[in-house]
Amino acid sequence: MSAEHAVDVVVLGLGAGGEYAAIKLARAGLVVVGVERDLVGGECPFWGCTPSKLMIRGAHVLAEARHVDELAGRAVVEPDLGPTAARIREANHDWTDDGHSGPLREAGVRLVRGRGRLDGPGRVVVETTAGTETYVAGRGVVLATGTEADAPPVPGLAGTPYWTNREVVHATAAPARLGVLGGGPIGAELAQAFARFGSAVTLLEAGPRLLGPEEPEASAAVAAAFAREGIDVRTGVEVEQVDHGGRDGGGFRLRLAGDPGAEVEVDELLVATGRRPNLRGIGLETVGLDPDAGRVAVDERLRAGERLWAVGDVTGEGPFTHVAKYQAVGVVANVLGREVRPADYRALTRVTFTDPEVGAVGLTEQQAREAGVDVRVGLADVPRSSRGWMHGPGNEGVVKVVADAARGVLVGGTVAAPYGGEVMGLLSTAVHAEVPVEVLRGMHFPFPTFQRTIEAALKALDV
Ligand SMILES: Cc1cc2nc3c(=O)[nH]c(=O)nc-3n(C[C@H](O)[C@H](O)[C@H](O)COP(=O)(O)OP(=O)(O)OC[C@H]3O[C@@H](n4cnc5c(N)ncnc54)[C@H](O)[C@@H]3O)c2cc1C
Ligand SMILES: NC(=O)c1ccc[n+]([C@@H]2O[C@H](COP(=O)([O-])OP(=O)(O)OC[C@H]3O[C@@H](n4cnc5c(N)ncnc54)[C@H](O)[C@@H]3O)[C@@H](O)[C@H]2O)c1
Repeated sequence: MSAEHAVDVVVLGLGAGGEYAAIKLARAGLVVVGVERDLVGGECPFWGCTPSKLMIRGAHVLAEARHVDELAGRAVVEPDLGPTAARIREANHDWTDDGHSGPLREAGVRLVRGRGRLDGPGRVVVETTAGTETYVAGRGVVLATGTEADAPPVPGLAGTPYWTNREVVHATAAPARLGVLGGGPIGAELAQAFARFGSAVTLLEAGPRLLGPEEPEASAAVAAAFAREGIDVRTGVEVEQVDHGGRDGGGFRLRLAGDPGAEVEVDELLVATGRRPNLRGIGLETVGLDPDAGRVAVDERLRAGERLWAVGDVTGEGPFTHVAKYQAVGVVANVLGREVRPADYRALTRVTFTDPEVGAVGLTEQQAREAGVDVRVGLADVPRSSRGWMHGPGNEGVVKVVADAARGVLVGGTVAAPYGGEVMGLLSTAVHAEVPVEVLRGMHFPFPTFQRTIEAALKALDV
């Protein structure tokens, strides 16, 4: 049996949520052990948000340069992923985590590298290269093990060298032909980025539209931009077989269901069909939780059980870095017994960094109807606004606000527009603070900003 170490808190998984919680708890004077099997910092800085947004930044510059001929003279655009690949490598120090593990240790966290699992309330067993270590946490365990890419069971796919978000961020050149399986945030963001870097992109989505959970009007605006940029988007498709000709033998062949089934040939294939939580084999059953539940349910104090808290993607409350950090703030306060507002997801924000950017807060129209809200919606097209017209090419977009007529407040809103994620901030405040629609309508909306499309959507609202 391994020796047992008594500590105050064990943080299992050091991604966006766990890293923050471990540092803050250690700085507050607690004895904290942080357990990480891979890179401290997790998915976001190394294989997620940061590299994808660096690609999108380069791609955006290319798209703007391509408008020069229409708007401002002549420009010859020769895309090269090289400088962006170098920025990604620089940002994450060649996929090493000193920039994260250093501050963690400085804060006083004891970093244990290995695979951890729960072993009853407050107990964590870690398999390290030096053997098995057991930690007994007096205050409790913070579970923050995140998610990993989940590939669908398409015949043939498993044996091929397809990319997930882990491989795509290492690309140093855009493939001539890229296939993208899945039209959620990862698939849509990276499909457009690679298309702008010169790849001929075919995106295959099983559902009826891109960005399925978002407002259909926003999906339509993104689809229009993708069509204009030459991205081949096919929705409602089922891939029934994938073959790969070997590295020298000419890429992937995807057979689509149908009569006769179409075939798509590409050089690289990015699979972005969703993620599965890292909950397998981590001992949930030892703390009375269902190991097959697919998420760890938490209450408004982020409590998941006896001496157990959970934060981040594993909670299923919103698979975003800002949600993991929001929850980590709550966990720190709760572990330390400090006053903190209960976790509140009414005004949850999310941004898909396509162009147009899709910024959204709170409920969509469909979610509001399902929740029994007395729904009214207001819509306004970005190209018909002054700023949208002035913007010219690349002005696809729409603003949609969702109101609860009974209370006279917004319960959701979406801005699909250039800088949509930033413009949406105004709606985020409105939903979060439940500002009456009448008060919003009386605001000053500066001319000629994209914000004025929000004013137009509010005017269109029958509240
Ligand atoms: C391509 C991509 C782009 C994204 N873009 C955005 C974006 O723009 N904005 C946004 O808000 N979100 C974005 N996300 C989502 C964001 O990355 C996640 O929501 C966030 O990383 C969740 O943080 P977390 O702490 O829950 O988990 P993670 O970051 O997944 O960290 C969990 C950690 O736990 C470790 N771990 C797992 N099991 C064990 C174990 N048994 N023992 C020890 N360690 C373990 C893992 O190695 C990992 O380091 C993106 C994700 C991807 C994949
Ligand atoms: N900007 C951001 O905040 C950002 C960016 C990227 C990812 N993320 C988060 O990371 C998570 C993972 O993103 P994701 O895009 O991989 O997952 P997702 O679950 O959001 O989307 C997956 C898409 O793949 C489709 N799909 C599933 N099986 C398929 C199949 N066999 N063939 C074709 N299509 C199929 C689904 O219908 C869905 O549209 C999301 O929850 C997302 O919110 C956030």
